[in-house]
Amino acid sequence: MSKIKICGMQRAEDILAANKARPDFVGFIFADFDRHYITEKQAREFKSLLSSDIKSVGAFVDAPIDHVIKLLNDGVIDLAQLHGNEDEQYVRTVMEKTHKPVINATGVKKPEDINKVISSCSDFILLDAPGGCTGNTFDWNLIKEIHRPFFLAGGINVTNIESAINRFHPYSIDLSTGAETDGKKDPAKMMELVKLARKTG
Ligand SMILES: O=C(O)c1ccccc1NCC(=O)[C@H](O)[C@H](O)COP(=O)(O)O
Repeated sequence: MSKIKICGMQRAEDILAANKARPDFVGFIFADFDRHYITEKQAREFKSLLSSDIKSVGAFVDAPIDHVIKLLNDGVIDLAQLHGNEDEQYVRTVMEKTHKPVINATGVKKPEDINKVISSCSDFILLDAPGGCTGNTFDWNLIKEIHRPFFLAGGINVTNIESAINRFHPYSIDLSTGAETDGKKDPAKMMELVKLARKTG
């Protein structure tokens, strides 16, 4: 069964909505240029509110590696999602110093973008539309056989989540914009998306 991650938690009420909808993962964005950015203090508060059976994923874009390692080792996040140009040495160091799972993300415009991460030493790879949290899908025809667990992201919403799961059987769906109304997480959409993922997976 494909899991589901809802990214971009920004308010305590988003966490309470997640606790009701019960996705497998929620995402905290630590990229300070982004509208979903949250501080370490907020992330600590959100983690304390989050049900223990929902894992928290920290998304980073070329962050200082010590910050990623600290958040993992302090238990603020359970997995790290690397969305920038982090190289294999960076990925390996995070894994060795934390023994926590790492997701290596790539924005997909051409086949080479997938090739870039396909043999990464990370635990998971994540295929997304370039940029992150754009609400746009990328060309799914670029996905050929992938023999490792992967997250599928980019413009997934209530209209296409079922076809995404049926066509690719990803380890997990990952979405953000599709669970929002007017730029804020929408509890009804979160609930509906999780239901669709469970029904389809
Ligand atoms: O979510 C962000 O704002 C973000 C910013 C910078 C890098 C990555 C970011 N998000 C990564 C995610 O995991 C999103 O869920 C993914 O990009 C899909 O977003 P969407 O197309 O809005 O569903």
